[in-house]
Amino acid sequence: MANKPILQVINATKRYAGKTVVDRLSFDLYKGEIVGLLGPNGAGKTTTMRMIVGLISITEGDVLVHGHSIKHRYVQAVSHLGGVIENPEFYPFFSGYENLRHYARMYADVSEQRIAEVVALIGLSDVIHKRSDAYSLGMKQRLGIAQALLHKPSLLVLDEPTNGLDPAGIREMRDYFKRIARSEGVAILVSSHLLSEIELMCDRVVIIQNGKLVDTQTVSAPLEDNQASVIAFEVDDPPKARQILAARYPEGADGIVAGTHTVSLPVERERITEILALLLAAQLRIFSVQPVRKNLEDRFLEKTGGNRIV
Ligand SMILES: Nc1ncnc2c1ncn2[C@@H]1O[C@H](COP(=O)(O)OP(=O)(O)OP(=O)(O)O)[C@@H](O)[C@H]1O
Repeated sequence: MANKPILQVINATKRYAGKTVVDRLSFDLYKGEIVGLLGPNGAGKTTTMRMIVGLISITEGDVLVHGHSIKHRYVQAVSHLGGVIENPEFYPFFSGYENLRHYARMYADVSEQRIAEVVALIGLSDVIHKRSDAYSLGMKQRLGIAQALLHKPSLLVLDEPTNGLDPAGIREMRDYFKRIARSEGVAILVSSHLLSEIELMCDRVVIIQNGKLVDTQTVSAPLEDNQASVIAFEVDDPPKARQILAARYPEGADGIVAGTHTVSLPVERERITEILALLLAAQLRIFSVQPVRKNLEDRFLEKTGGNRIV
């Protein structure tokens, strides 16, 4: 991406009493991107987020928000970010609106119109004048995000925002993130232990373990393995297709798998045409050819050596 990153984490390191919990961690976020911060329990996700939003000091390295160092230009850096790190707390006897109004006083220029804008954006218009202690967990999470968006930050940092939500609530939250990223151009960093959610919600994922970066990758991009990718050929007779391919490639026969609708095998791109020709010559009908993407969980377990997230 050619534009300047909104967030730059540069060799960020956090030590507590000599114990390194975040270790020279570096990654960037760009405008409108939703990036997942993924890692097993104790990997250092919350500590990383706390450093990014300026809640704790950085032992070594730095974090730049909109080019401002959180260490040296704290006020400027913080003015460009919004975060929900712990469960958001509200005045229970105030309505959602009154809570937002109260919080808005912290800033010089949050208009009534801006409050209405964030309320609509996060889908709270119908309940905004109800007392906040009557809100569901999902509504409270959304009110927290609305609050974090009031001053039009360029970066939103959310620690486990889908925690405790039911599947419908999680799906809703995901749609709101996409709306926020699209309509406000905000870069969103979100941590979660729900791998499948990160996969659906994020454009990219930063995987950490023991405070170190183990991988960063685009969720939608095909895997960049050095080995051949696994390609699935959808055919009318997978067992027959398997037989033909195994006869032609006996050395790789073990890797050729016949499913209900497909035959799949690891194959280099240049050889796909050759396989198609073989299948066609055997009078098989071919309906589609697709790379088999490993899901994020497979990739995560591969990268972290089998540590499950929860
Ligand atoms: N204030 C602190 N003092 C000492 N150690 C700490 C402190 N805060 C965090 N740690 C340690 O740092 C490591 C990373 O913790 P952190 O909460 O950042 O991980 P996490 O990836 O968010 O984990 P989880 O998914 O369990 O919330 C843990 O070993 C934790 O015990």
